Amino acid sequence: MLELQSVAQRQGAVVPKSPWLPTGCQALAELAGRVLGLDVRRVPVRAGTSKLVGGIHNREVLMANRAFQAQALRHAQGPVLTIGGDCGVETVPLGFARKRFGPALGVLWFDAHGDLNTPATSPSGAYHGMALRHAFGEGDRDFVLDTPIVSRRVVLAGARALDPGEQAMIDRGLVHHVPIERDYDTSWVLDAVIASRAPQFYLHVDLDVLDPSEFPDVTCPVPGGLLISELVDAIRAVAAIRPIIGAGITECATDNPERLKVLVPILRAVGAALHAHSTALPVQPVPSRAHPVRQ
Ligand SMILES: NC(=[NH2+])NCCC[C@H](N)C(=O)O
Repeated sequence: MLELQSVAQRQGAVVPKSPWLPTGCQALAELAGRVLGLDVRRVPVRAGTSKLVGGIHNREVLMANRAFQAQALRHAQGPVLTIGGDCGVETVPLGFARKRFGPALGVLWFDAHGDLNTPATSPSGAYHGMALRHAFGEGDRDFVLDTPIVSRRVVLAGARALDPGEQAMIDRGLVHHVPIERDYDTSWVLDAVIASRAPQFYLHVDLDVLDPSEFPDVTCPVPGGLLISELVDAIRAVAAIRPIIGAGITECATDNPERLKVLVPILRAVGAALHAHSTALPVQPVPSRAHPVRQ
């Protein structure tokens, strides 16, 4: 059974719009609950801030939030849709998915940013810009996954604001980066998904992958993004060939219902992908090799 968890964390983002993330998270989670017919499980998060330690702002608060997330995920029976909050909420669910599905697990990361910094390369000390890198087991030892994601299984889609340290890792082949092509069609992302040879995927949608002309209400908007219809088409196309076993939607910085309404097609597409998985597979964990690859 698909489960919806909200993680209203803002301390992984340190920009003027960060204070909007908690209410944006709750509003988006409630909308997702209505659209998908699910109850929202509100994962507790700490409210305040804490010092910059070891190159990470609010490190102590983020550690506490990670423990709350781990506790909530331990009880989940099937796929989980995590609604953030900042992108920092993704490392823990990625770890659960990686443990359950094994080293072949793929990750499809839709984001204007790479989230590939370590505390040493981050220009800001904001953990949301480090969330994916820590899933590779690199960075702060209290945040890294002990069972890391395998690098050639990761597709980064739509990134267009990369820091020098992130670009260096992409150039070294840490992830398969597919930039946005203007004469868009879904083969854009499908080719990379197929090339990764991953039998199933965790799907990450940072809403800043969208063009600000369609959805500007994110903490770090970047021009030149995807149209909502393009993102929806890409999600559907991937879900048609590979099971989506878990997902996260992050960085929503508005609780205005009129502005959130445009995201309904994305919620439907992500929900449909996860529902298809939760009904196609048994509830109990099974070894990754036993999962069918839908071609
Ligand atoms: N998921 C995000 N919004 N990431 C923003 C990261 C911005 C910048 N690359 C940093 O590390 O500070």
